[in-house]
Amino acid sequence: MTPSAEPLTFRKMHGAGNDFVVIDSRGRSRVTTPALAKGLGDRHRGVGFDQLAELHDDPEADFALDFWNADGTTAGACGNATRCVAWLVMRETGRDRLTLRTERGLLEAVLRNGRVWVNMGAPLTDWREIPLSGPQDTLHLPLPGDPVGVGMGNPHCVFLTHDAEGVALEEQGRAVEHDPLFPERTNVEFISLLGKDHLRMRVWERGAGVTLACGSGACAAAVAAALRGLTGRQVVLDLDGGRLEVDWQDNGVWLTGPVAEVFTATITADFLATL
Ligand SMILES: N[C@@H](CCC[C@H](N)C(=O)O)C(=O)O
Repeated sequence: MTPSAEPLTFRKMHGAGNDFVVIDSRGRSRVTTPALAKGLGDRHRGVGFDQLAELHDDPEADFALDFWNADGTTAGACGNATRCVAWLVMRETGRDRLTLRTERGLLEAVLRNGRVWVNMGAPLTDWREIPLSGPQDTLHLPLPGDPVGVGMGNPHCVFLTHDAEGVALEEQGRAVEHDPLFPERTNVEFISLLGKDHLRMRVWERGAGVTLACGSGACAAAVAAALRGLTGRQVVLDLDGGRLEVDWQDNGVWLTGPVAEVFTATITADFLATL
C-alpha cells in the first residue's frame, strides 16, 4: 500500500525514446515507494515506464530528483529524465540555468541555442566507485568482449563492437547485468563507430531491460570510446529512439538530446490502494 490515499497526477515524457513517468512532489512529501514504482512500471498492470522520476524540493538547489526503475529499484542517475525535468522547470520558470540535486550531488542544467544540456558530473573509473566486486583495470574488464567499466553515479559496462546492430542485445544484456563482477548489477551498452566522433549505441538498462535510449549510458559510452582512443571528447550517438550528444568537459560530462512531453494523467486512489 502506498502512503498516498489521494489520486496521483503524473506526466509522461520521452527523452530520445527513453520513457518516463514524472511525479512532481514539490511542496509536499515524496510519494514513491518500491511497490508504487513496480506497480506503475508494469506496462500491463500499471502505466509502464523505463524510469519514474520524482521531483522534490531541495534547500540548496532549484529542485531535486529521485529515480526509480520499472522493477521497483532505485537508480543513482538518469540523464534523459534529468534533461526532461530540467526542460519542464525551465519552461515553468523562464530560466536558462538551473541547479539540481541527484544522488550524485549538485548538478547543473543550462539552455544553449534552445537545447537543454545537463552536467552529469565526472565519470568514475575506479573499480570501487562503479562498483565492481574486486580490484580490476576498468579500461579492460575481465569479460568476453573486453568491455570498459564506467560509473556515472550508476554502473555501466560498455562493449566496443564492430557492429552494435548485430548484437544479441537481450541475451547479452541480461547476462552482463547479473554478472558477479557487478555487485549492484549494471547497465550494458554496445557501441560501434559510425564516423569520426559518431557512435551507434544500443542499450540494456539495469532494472528496465532493452530501452530506446539511456542518457547516463551515452555519457559512459562516450567516455569509454574516448579513453580507448576511438573518438574525441565530443560525440554524437545514434540510439534506437533518437540522437544524443555528449561533451566531456573538465567540469563534467554534458548531455543533450530531444525531449517530448507526451501527456498528463491521474492514477486513481483505488489503483494506488492495490499496490
Ligand atoms: N535511462 C537512464 C538510466 C536509468 C537508470 C538505470 N537503469 C540504472 O539502474 O542505473 C538514463 O537516461 O541515464
